[in-house]
Amino acid sequence: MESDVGFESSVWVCRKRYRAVLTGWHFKWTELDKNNRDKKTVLVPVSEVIGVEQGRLQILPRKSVEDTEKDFTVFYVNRSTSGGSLWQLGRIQFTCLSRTLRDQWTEHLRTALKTHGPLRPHKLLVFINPFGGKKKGRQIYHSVVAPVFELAGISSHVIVTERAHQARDYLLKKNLTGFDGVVCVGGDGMFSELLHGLIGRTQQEAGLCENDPAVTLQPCPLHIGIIPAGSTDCVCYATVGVIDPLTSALHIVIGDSQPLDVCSVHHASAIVRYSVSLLGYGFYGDVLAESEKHRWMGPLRYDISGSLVYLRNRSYAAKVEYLPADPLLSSPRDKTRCLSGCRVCSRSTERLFPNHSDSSSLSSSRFSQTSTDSEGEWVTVEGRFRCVALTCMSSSCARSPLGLSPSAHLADGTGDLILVWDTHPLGFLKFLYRHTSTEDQFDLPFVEVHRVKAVRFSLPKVSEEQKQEEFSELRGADEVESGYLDNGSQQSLLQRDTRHQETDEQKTFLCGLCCNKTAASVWNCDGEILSFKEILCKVHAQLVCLYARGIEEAAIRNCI
Ligand SMILES: Nc1ncnc2c1ncn2[C@@H]1O[C@H](COP(=O)(O)OP(=O)(O)OP(=O)(O)O)[C@@H](O)[C@H]1O
Repeated sequence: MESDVGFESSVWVCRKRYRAVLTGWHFKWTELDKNNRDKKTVLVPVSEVIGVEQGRLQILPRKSVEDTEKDFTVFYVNRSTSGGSLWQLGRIQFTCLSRTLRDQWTEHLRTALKTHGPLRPHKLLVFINPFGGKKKGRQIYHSVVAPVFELAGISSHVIVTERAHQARDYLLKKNLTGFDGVVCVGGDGMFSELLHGLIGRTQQEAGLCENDPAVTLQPCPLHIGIIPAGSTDCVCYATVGVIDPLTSALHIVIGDSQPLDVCSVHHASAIVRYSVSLLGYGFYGDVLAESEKHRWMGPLRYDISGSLVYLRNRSYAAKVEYLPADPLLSSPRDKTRCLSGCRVCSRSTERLFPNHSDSSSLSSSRFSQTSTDSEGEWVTVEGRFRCVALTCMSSSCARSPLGLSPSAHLADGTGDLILVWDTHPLGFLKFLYRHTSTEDQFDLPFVEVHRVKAVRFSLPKVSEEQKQEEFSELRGADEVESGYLDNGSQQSLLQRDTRHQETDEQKTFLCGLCCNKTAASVWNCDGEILSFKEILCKVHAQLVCLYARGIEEAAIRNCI
C-alpha cells in the first residue's frame, strides 16, 4: 500500500524542470513542459534504488566525483530496454534550488532505503576463484562489483582462493559473525563450495547429523550471492535469468532473496554431496566423464564429448525407487513456469513453514512436514535406461532456455525425476534435441517424468558367477592396496569404486563403439563425478537462500 507521507519538490535535470516525488514505496521524477504539464515520468521502486550521493558522481566504468552544493545523484536498477533479465545501473543527477533542499532529499531517500530494504546486506564475505572460467574473476570483481558494493555502503572481506575447497573449509571452520551473506566470484564449482560449506556449518551448529537422510536439515542463515565468472554458470542462469556480473551484483545490493531446494545425496549411511541442479546417471554421467579427459579443449569439450557418448549408444540396467510428491499441488507437465514470485513456491512456503516467523519452531515444523516416511508410498521401476536424472530446478541455460524440466520449481520442496528408457538412437537424439527447442521433451513414449521428494537408485543384483569374475579382475590388478577390500571406511569405498570405474572403462575399450552393454555409468552431480553408484537422494525444501529473485516474466517471453 502506498503511504501518503513523502517528500516532493521541483528539481532540475540538465536545465530541464522536473517534479520529484518520494512516496512510501516509490521515487518518481516527471519532466514538466513550459506550462507545467507532465511530459515524461520515470518511476522506480524504493527497493530498487541502489544509492544516493551528494554532488555529481559516476562510478562505472570509472569513478568521478564533483562535489557541488545543490546537486545529488541517485543510482537505481534500470531494466534493459530489450526486455529480459539484464539489469543496468541507472544514474540521474538532480539540481535543487538550495543546499538545504538537496540535504533534505538525500536524507529522505536514505531513510526510505533503510525502511524498504530490510534484507540489504551490510557486510559480505567474498571468495574469488582466480582460475574459474576465463580467469577474469579478480578483474570482474574489482571493476564491476566492488564499486557497486561501495556505493551501497557494503563492506566486504575479500579472499582470493589459492586452492580448491578453500572457500568450503573457511565456511566450515572460521568465525562468520557479522556477515550477512557469502558471495562467490566463479562458476558452479565455486557455488557448490559455498553450498557445502554453509550447509555443513549450519548443521554442525544445530547439532544435526547430515548423514541421516531422515533428518530435516536446518536452513542456512546466511544468503549466497553468485557473481558469474565460470565456464558453467547454470545456477546463476536459473535463478537470475541472465549471466551478467553487474545484474547479479545489483540483486545482492538490494537484498533480493530466493530460497532454493537442495538435494542431499547419500551412500551407505553417509552424506556424499549436495546438489541443486543436475544429478544425472547414464548419458549425463558419461558426457561428464568423457569431458574430463578433454579439459584442455575448454567449453568445447562438452560438445565433443556429447557427440562421442551419443555415438556409443549405451543404456544401463538400474532399479529406481521414488517417493512421489503430492500430485494435487503441481506436476512436471502442468506447463507452468517457476518465475519471480512463483505461486507454487509461495504456497509451499506457507505449507512447509507455517510458523516461519518464529525461528525457534522452524526446524521442528519442517521435520513433520517433510518427513518422507509418513507421506506416500515408494514406487519402483526397473529396466534399462539411457539416462536417469533428478533436478531441483528447471536447469535452464543459454543452450536450453527452458531447461531439463521446464516446469520444475526452485523452492517447492520437490525435484523432478526424469527416466529415459532404452530406445533407438534416433529417438534418443529427438529427446536431446528437444531440450534446445520449445518442443516438449517429455512427450515421447520412452520418457517419464515424476515430481518426487526422494529417490533411491541401485544396480540390479549380479549373479555369483558375475561377481566372481569381477572379483578376479580386481584382484589381478597391479596396485591393489592391502586395505582395499575392507568394508567400512569411506576411503576404502572410494578406492573400491574408482577401481570399478577403471574396470568399466577397460570393458568399454574392448567392446569398442558398437557395444551398448557396459555394466554401469557414473553419476554427474552438478558437474562433479560421484564416487558411488548406489545412492539415496532426498530433497530438502528451501535449505539455502540466494541473493536473487527468480526469472522475471519479461525474460521468459523473450526466450520462448
Ligand atoms: N585457487 C584455486 N585453484 C584451483 N582450483 C580452485 C581454486 N579456487 C577454486 N577452485 C576450484 O575450481 C573449481 C572450478 O571453479 P569454478 O566453478 O569457479 O570455475 P569453472 O570454470 O566454471 O569450473 P569448471 O572447470 O568446472 O567449468 C571449483 O570446484 C573450485 O573448487
